[in-house]
Amino acid sequence: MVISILDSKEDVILSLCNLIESTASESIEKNGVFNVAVSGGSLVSFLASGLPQIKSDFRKWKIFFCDERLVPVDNADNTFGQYKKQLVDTKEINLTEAQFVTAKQNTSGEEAAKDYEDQIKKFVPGTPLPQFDMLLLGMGPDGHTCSLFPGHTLLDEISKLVASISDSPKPPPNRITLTFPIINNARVCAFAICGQDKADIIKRIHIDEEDLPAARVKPVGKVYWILDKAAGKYLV
Ligand SMILES: O=C(O)[C@H](O)[C@@H](O)[C@H](O)[C@H](O)COP(=O)(O)O
Repeated sequence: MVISILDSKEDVILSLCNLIESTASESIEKNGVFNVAVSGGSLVSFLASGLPQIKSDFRKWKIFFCDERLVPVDNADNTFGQYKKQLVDTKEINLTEAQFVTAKQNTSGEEAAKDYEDQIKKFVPGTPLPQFDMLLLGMGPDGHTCSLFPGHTLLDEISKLVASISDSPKPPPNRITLTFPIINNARVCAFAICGQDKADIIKRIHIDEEDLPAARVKPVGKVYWILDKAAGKYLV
């Protein structure tokens, strides 16, 4: 585990995107592709501002979602819709919609989760489980990550790689999410966390060692916590 506490949000974005650049470069050199899964929330704007500054063959990226809200793509709550608006449509980097693996629309949560798991198994190599090159994660003030919330039964899901949730405490309620077996099979996991409102939960995880969902991200590879000093104030 590597924890970095940086002066500003801009420094967090720079550090995160430098890590993405190096991880993508290794993956593309080794396998010809970079299989990365992204989260929603503030990460979307972090990547929208940081990715145009890095050097990468974006055509070799295949982008999945750590979780996705089951609402129409044109709904502001849809994570793919936000990446399309902030990262694809701006044409600042050479990325197309087709490079995103999106959640099935107009179906049940269970069916969307099953379909997404099938897509991951189709595109992401690895035995016995698909292995993502990188997961880009956020964390809520309650310690959730992806759509894995404190106290939820999904925290103990071990057979499904993608599960549906219909009672997300963070709206909207209906989502699909990666589960810990596939999260913790990743080569690299990176959290980018900024702001005073995350300081308490960071302390609860890294000092008090509470068993919160984000604390359970312990991949076979490396995990990076990239914080600004507001979020990391209790760690310095
Ligand atoms: O789609 C989502 O809601 C995200 O995947 C979620 O897990 C997010 O990463 C956290 O809620 C942190 O969001 P913020 O960074 O916006 O606080």
